[in-house]
Amino acid sequence: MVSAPARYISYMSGGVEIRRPIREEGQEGWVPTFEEIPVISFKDIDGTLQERMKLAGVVGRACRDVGFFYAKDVDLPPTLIADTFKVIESFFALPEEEKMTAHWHKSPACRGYEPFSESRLGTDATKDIRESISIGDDYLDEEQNYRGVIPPGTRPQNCWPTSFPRLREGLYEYYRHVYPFARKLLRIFALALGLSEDAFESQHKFPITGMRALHYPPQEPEEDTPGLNPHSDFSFFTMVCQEPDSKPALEVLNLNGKWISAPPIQGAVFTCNIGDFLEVASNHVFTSTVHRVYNRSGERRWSLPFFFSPDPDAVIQPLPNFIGEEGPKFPPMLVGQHYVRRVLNSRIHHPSAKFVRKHNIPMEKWHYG
Ligand SMILES: O=C(O)CCC(=O)C(=O)O
Ligand SMILES: [Fe+2]
Repeated sequence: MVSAPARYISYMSGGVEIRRPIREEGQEGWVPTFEEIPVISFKDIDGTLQERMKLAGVVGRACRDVGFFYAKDVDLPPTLIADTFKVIESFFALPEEEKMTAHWHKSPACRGYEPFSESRLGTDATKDIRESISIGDDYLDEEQNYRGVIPPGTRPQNCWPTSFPRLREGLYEYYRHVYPFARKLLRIFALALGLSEDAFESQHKFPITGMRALHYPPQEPEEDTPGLNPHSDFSFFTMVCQEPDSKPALEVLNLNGKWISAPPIQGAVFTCNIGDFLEVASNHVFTSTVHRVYNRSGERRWSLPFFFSPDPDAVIQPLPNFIGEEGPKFPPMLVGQHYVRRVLNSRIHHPSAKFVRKHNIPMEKWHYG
């Protein structure tokens, strides 16, 4: 037996720093774990209950063993992805002052354009090497008010560039097709956990959604700072669309502390992963797996994660079905509050973050919206 590992990987999860040992095969504590990301066909997502149960079985295995899977055979218009990335690339190619018209400090929810070096998701003082523009649930955007109901107290959240309407059109075209798929996936996750198909519906009436278009310029191979620091997602689940022709950059941490590459795969439109809220609801039956981005390909990279989280006022806690003798592994979480903590703690220069610091407002009093 080789001696205990000397190296560790650290990352943020649920607002706390986690350290994980890196173990080589043969070392004490080494466990069998995944070495690749499963690829799953979703051709039967609208099939019979029997077909959906079968699909859920495959999805469940991936969520238990890996926390990540590729979704292929997703029914989307043929040019949707190419058109969406054309718009995203054109947005990031705009002069800085035009992008800054959508600056994220203007949005109470930290939505909008985040220039290079203004955010950090990790544990150290280094800056992430990327720029991004985020939008999310905002029922005041007419494109999202498809139910004709605006939840009481809703304030505008999104922040659009003033001189590039194509971004809004393009992202909403994407949202219009991807949101319904996310809702179907929510039902598959319920089946995969042996619950009734609608088990999660009541906590996702007005889900917190987020789309973040990301641009990672190439980084030097010897550059230590990742494009996106190791993290788990504070979502129920996430569907990342990696630009189809882009080079490998996304990496997923396995149980032995080894980074497994998750490159874009032909025909698999989404790289999906479980987020913290679903990990909690399943009492860690499903794993919210840590991942990071290192763009050492020498080429620019664009990606578009779609985050799907429960209603801000939902309380997520381990469901009775999954509480064994060990009891619940997590305390209950008020979704909006957890979400705001994760967002503001990693965006210390946002006016809302400065405000709560200046006025010493305790985290218990921070709220979503
Ligand atoms: O860019 C990617 O492929 C992943 C992005 C991601 O993990 C995130 O934004 O949470
Ligand atoms: Fe992520």
